[in-house]
Amino acid sequence: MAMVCLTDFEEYAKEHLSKATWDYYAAGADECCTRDDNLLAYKRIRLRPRILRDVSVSDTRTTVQGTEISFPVGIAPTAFHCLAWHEGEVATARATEALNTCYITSTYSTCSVEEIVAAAPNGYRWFQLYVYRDRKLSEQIVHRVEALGYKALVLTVDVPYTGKRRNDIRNQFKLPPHLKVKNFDGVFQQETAAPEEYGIPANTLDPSISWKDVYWLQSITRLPIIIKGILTKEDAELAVEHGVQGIIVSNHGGRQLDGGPASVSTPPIRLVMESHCPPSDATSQVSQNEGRQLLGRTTARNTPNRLESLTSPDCPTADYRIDALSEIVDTVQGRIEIYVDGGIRTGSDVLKALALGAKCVFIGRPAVWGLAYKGEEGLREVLQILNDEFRLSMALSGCRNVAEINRNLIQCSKL
Ligand SMILES: Cc1cc2nc3c(=O)[nH]c(=O)nc-3n(C[C@H](O)[C@H](O)[C@H](O)COP(=O)(O)O)c2cc1C
Ligand SMILES: CCCCCCC(=O)C(=O)O
Repeated sequence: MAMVCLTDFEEYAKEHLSKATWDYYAAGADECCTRDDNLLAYKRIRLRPRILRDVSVSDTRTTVQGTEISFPVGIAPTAFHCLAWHEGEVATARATEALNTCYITSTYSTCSVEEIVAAAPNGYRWFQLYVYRDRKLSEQIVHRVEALGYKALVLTVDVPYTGKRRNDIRNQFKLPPHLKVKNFDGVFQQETAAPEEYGIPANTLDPSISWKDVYWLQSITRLPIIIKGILTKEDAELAVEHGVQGIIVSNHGGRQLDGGPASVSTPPIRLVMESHCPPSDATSQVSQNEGRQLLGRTTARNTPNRLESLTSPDCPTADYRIDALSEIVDTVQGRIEIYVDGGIRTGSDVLKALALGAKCVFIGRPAVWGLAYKGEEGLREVLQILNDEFRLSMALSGCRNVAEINRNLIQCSKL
């Protein structure tokens, strides 16, 4: 079967994984509004391609935290890769090493960090960390990954409690007995009397974590700290003030707070009829007006209609590009690097995220679909397809390298 796009891998995974595993990977919280909006959000964005710019050579390389990677797509931390493929995270590590990109290993990996590093010694990796009630446990794993050559810590902050994922509850999903959270082998497993989530004692994560834990983390490590799960400018500003080195704008693939924003999205807009214009004219009036505003050329034109943003009053209604990512990029103003995950499925999604100001994007579910297809080889294919699509989208929009990607490429369209 020829795999042409990431959706082909999704279909394969759905067909071949057990229902409980598929449901776990696919899950969103509650009614999955945010999960689904992550994808729709990219589809709403339209690009403004430039032409006649000699795109015979295009360079997809970029840097993250000062290290060069071959293209701006890394692997977001996802748990339990052995459910998708028997070699689990070892296969993930080999594929990302081969494609020279960044792999964020989940705390809940089913191979140990030592196995992962041994399998792909030259790979570029960050480690995703949850803060445990028992800080010693967190401290030990931080020192382990530091010694193993992990290059950054990704502190996930959107899971004080696990989101309510309905199918996981219906399926009573838990890690099968032959698989373990290998990094904590014998630690989590000892506490079997505690109530469990996914076969892991549910009370291990600390819901009381706060900004002071960022200082605590800084006191035990010299690695750069990247906060994953920020969605507002207020928290982005706090992150900068607390001296972290990066932010991943993320809603955890829509698995936590349902109803939170898509990580990249256009705010809902409504048409406000201000005077005599007949309703049949409304749509075209709106799109003309919208186009003008996006191009930054809005003047006091005597238009009978206007668009009203339904976002909070401090989000300027005149700029329809405001979304979680842009809000944060605008606030941070280049002081630290901003990354994004959630809903990236094509190379043009990558281009859109970069145009909105992300330095790099990360993919979650598509990575496990690739593993489910053919392990290391399957994930290499997923990454290669995204790389090829991104290169093509760059060329078709007139960008020869990532430095040429900017907000002028973005136009918004209504649903
Ligand atoms: C099956 C699954 C497991 C995940 N496990 C983790 C995890 O262990 N740690 C974490 O920080 N995020 C975890 N996430 C969230 C991802 O890092 C990422 O935010 C999300 O998957 C991005 O959306 P996408 O799947 O649409 O690409 C998980 C997501 C999925 C789908
Ligand atoms: C007990 C918490 C398990 C979390 C598993 C990994 C994760 O973040 C997910 O979204 O799933």
